[in-house]
Amino acid sequence: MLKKCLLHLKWWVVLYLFIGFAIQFLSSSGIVVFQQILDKAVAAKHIDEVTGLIAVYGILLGSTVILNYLDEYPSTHISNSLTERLKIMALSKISRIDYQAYQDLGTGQMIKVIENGAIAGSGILFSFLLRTMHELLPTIMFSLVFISFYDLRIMLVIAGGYVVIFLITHLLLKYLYKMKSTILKEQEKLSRYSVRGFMELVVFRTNKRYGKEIDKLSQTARSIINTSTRLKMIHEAFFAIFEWFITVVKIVVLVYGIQGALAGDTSLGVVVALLLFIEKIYSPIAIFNVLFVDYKLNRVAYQRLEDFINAPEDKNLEAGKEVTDIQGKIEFRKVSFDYGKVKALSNVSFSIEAGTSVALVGLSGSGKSTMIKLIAGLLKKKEGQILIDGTDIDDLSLNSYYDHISYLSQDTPIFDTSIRGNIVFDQAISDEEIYAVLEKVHLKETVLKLPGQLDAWVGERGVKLSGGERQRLAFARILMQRRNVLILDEPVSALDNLTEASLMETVLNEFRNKTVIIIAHRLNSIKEVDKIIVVEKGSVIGEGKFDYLMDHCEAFKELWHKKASIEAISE
Ligand SMILES: Nc1ncnc2c1ncn2[C@@H]1O[C@H](COP(=O)(O)OP(=O)(O)OP(=O)(O)O)[C@@H](O)[C@H]1O
Repeated sequence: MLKKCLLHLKWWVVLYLFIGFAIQFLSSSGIVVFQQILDKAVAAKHIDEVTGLIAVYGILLGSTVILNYLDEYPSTHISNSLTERLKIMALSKISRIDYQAYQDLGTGQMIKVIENGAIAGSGILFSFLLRTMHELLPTIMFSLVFISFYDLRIMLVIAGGYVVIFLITHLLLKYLYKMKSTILKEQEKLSRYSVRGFMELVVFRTNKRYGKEIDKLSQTARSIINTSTRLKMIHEAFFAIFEWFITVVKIVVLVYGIQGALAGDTSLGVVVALLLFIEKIYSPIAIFNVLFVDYKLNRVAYQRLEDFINAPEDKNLEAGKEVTDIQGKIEFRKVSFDYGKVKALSNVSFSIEAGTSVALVGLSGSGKSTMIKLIAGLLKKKEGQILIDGTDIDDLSLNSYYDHISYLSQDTPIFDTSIRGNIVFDQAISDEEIYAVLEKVHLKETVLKLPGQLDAWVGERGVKLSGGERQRLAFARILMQRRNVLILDEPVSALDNLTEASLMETVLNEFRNKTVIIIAHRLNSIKEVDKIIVVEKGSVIGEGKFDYLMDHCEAFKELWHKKASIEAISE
């Protein structure tokens, strides 16, 4: 994935590295010219003898300043692009991910994994790999080469010292790594506590939980602060040791340099140049250590993003037979399905004729939604066959199938956009047509009163609407779509009985001669459907018209009486 990102930005990367090498070459050359100016100036009789060199020195410094400024362009572009690109890759993964794998992940965790992983991925590529190649490598390389021109032994001592420091860092990294992973876990805990505190205001306020929640948060925060401080101190100790080592080298160079200059073996300019090069080489080596440790720790967070990106995909979305038209005959043949160890359906067979309406009824947890999700192609059967107009659903391209079905899931599918966007997405459809549909779902008057009307924002998952308004808005979408197959998973649970009855009548009228599959807990609302399928513990135990089932299916009769008495109480 990181490779793909790099390839996508290859010309920016080339430019960035080129500028990095150019800056370091110019600035190292600047030190050499400076040394020559110093040495010539000592022996010179007139300033004219060094003005040429001073001009070159000025040009070198000036060019470095300009390049440093220009460098910001590719650097900002690359670092921002990497994080955003990784997030876009993650979203595009969601568009293909296997639905069951998606359910297993959980939204909160997924968002954290993507956010942390994108930042870590950008850290690995930009802050470590590219920055090392752009800044540190050329600085260390040019400094060592230029130092070796002056004195090979000093270059070897610094290079050797660095290798030792690097090895020690590497050994201690395991210890640091443990501390860092503790911090990460504690941070995740902190984030979990604070997110639930922000989201569950009603539960926590009415149960007076905020005091305890804040205590937990404070404890976790204290632990993070303590561990982070210890980690920082240990990490910084490496640099203190290295700085000591460099200081000793500088003193030795100064003592021997002055002695050499006095004896005429070297010049003061060379001593100054050496000290500048030693200073110049110190910071990139120190920075490299920080980046190396960060890189190692970033890999943990990035690996979690990579695992998410490698999660199984729904291969049927694109591959398979194109569905150009659909009649709407649906058949289950000995279908079984389980959620891991939870067996949800076993050996289920039934058929739904094209153009008929069917209701799935049964107690909570009996397997109705699982059947619906199998028909919608979200879940994949483990055994048996699901035929859509005679073709196995696994042989169909789901994206083309979705052009012909409308599906309302149990959790009303309203999303964070306007009323209009929730009904037509971004299709250009006239206000009159939208209002006509809103009238059918008894929502026109409500929308006309909203500030912004059709363009009123409904909030996350439609929080600015009542539960019933959300469900009616979702109905408006399916009425607008007018597809040949309509799948409704408990679409009316939040509606009062009168609205529910009127809405179901509208739907059954509008979708006459189309295939309609409904799950409804209030049995009153599905009395008029062509067929009722009774589900119990993952099996079909009866099917037929309402009156037939009341006479022949004991379980249905029982269900009807139980629900009727509950509905009577709730009315
Ligand atoms: N994602 C899941 N992971 C594990 N088990 C699940 C999952 N979804 C559903 N189940 C289990 O599968 C069984 C059937 O669930 P399903 O949602 O199909 O029932 P249902 O008849 O639609 O129930 P309800 O009327 O309450 O919506 C239940 O035992 C449920 O706990």
